[in-house]
Amino acid sequence: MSNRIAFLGCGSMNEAILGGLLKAGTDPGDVVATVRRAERASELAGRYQGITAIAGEEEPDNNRQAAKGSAVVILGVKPVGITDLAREISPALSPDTVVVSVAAAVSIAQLEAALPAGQPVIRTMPNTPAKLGRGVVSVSPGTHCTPEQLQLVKDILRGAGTVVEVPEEQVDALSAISGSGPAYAFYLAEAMANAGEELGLDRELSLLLARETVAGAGLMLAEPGANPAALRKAVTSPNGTTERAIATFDQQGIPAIIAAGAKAAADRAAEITKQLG
Ligand SMILES: NC(=O)C1=CN([C@@H]2O[C@H](COP(=O)(O)OP(=O)(O)OC[C@H]3O[C@@H](n4cnc5c(N)ncnc54)[C@H](OP(=O)(O)O)[C@@H]3O)[C@@H](O)[C@H]2O)C=CC1
Ligand SMILES: O=C(O)[C@@H]1CCC=N1
Repeated sequence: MSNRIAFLGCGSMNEAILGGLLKAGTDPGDVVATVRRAERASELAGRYQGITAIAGEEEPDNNRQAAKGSAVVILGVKPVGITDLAREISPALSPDTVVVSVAAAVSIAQLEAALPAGQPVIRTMPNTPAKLGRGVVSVSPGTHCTPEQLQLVKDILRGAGTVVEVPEEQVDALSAISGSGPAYAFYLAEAMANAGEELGLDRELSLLLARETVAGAGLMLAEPGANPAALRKAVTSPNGTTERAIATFDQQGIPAIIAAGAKAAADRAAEITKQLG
């Protein structure tokens, strides 16, 4: 079996994983990516020298070509297209090719039903900081995935960040925290930039302050043993300014609002799973 990894559907998420793996030392010659548009394929080939990127509008057989002979294929299209893609590549898969899906809401059972009987499957839930090797990626093995195949994929995905193994029943909850979570952090940065403007700062300065502050705080959280509550307390002088801000957030129900948002994300995943049948 080759070392080849095929990224089938290489948009925001699969590109982030691809970027993280290359940064961690994966040989670009072992990477093939497929997309629909030729323009997107050229963009990827230009950005990641040495990979192969194949556009469906130029080579309609691109997904099967990429899947053939790959040790691992990572399905990265939208949830609604995942099982069609799985069926499309089925004739090109060897029995020990591990099929990894990054899709929200597509169950292992749905994936396995679309693939040849006995095909090893791993359902994952990554997030976009994978691009910097700072993502979180969950793995949940399917029925036919051996411990060695799971280990192989975990070793590969470690290039994208922290790998956690979870039972499939927990994926929707995990996705509501780490899968969608980068968007929540960016949303906070957007809100902070707007708040600075309302306080009279000019737009550019306020955006710079918000970006660097959220990024700097993120780096502190990334230190071993970091505790968010302790880090917050270290900024909050008794009877000072931060204390007033946090009290206002609490009074306005921000923690409950965040919990409600996360629950809505998890509920939406369950809803999509049902819709996909
Ligand atoms: N974005 C995120 O933060 C996260 C996303 N996910 C999951 O990742 C998956 C992809 O999402 P995302 O990356 O945001 O979506 P994007 O729309 O950014 O990427 C989808 C990519 O798939 C390509 N594509 C579509 N159909 C085909 C096909 N039949 N054959 C080959 N390529 C195809 C598109 O090509 P083209 O560009 O040419 O149109 C595009 O590059 C989803 O299932 C989502 O649930 C999971 C965790 C986080
Ligand atoms: O928004 C979505 O559906 C995907 C899954 C998690 C992050 N993005």
